[in-house]
Amino acid sequence: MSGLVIAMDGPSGSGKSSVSRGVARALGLRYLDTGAMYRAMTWWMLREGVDLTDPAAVAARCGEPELVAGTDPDGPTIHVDGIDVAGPIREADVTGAVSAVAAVPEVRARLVARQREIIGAGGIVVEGRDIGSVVCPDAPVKIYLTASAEARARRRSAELTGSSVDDQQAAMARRDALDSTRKADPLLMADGAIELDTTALSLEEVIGEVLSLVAKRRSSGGASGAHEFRSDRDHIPERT
Ligand SMILES: Nc1ncnc2c1ncn2[C@@H]1O[C@H](COP(=O)(O)OP(=O)(O)OP(=O)(O)O)[C@@H](O)[C@H]1O
Ligand SMILES: Nc1ccn([C@H]2C[C@H](O)[C@@H](COP(=O)(O)O)O2)c(=O)n1
Repeated sequence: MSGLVIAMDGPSGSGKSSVSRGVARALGLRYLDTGAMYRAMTWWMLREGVDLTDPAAVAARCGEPELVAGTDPDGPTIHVDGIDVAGPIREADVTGAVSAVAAVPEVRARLVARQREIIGAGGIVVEGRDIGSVVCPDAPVKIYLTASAEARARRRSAELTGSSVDDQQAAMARRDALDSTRKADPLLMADGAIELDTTALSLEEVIGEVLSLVAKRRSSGGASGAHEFRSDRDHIPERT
């Protein structure tokens, strides 16, 4: 299946998941949450009692869990060794530990290989931290989503009961610092990416911006080449 790849990167809480799912739905594309894969790996490491302060211990075990990520934007799923971990991977213990696991090169090598298998010939919106720079550097559409630290914390805090904006902002700043300064595939804006600051935009407005960007690329022929516009879903017309 050949098709479009849209790479969506950005810091925590910038709206990658919500925007990617909305764009995938609108264009009839699949959706891959690579952060969920790093979280699932972390969930497994915690369950196994692996010492996460020891990168060699993490590296030695990271080939063991079987991760399966579903790509339906209406209901993305994530399983580890057949266990549905969609809920547990959002808990505070995993969120607090995931950056350490994601910094281990062997973990990244395994998950990037798996992500590329899932992406296959395309027809997908992929979100994470290194999609435009490492996982799919030839993606024809690369977006780098940002929003002010305060806006991101406010949005996240509205989603979670009992979490203050200040606490969220501090936790996000810590995670972003770890994700941006690690040696292996740090969070950065990829070459050719378009930065979209969503601080003053609603979710619907951001989705609209991305869709018009994709349409512009499409009409200018910028999405041709390795990844053509063809969806794996029936209702999207192929490019003529
Ligand atoms: N433009 C927007 N305006 C208002 N709220 C938004 C906007 N974009 C996203 N949100 C809300 O902000 C919260 C965080 O968004 P989302 O989970 O999509 O971010 P993310 O970048 O995927 O985060 P993470 O990297 O932590 O997984 C969600 O509650 C989402 O509904
Ligand atoms: N491509 C990716 C995706 C995610 N990570 C790391 C960095 C995050 O702190 C963590 C969880 O991601 P989230 O669910 O918050 O999007 O996973 C990464 O290193 N590379």
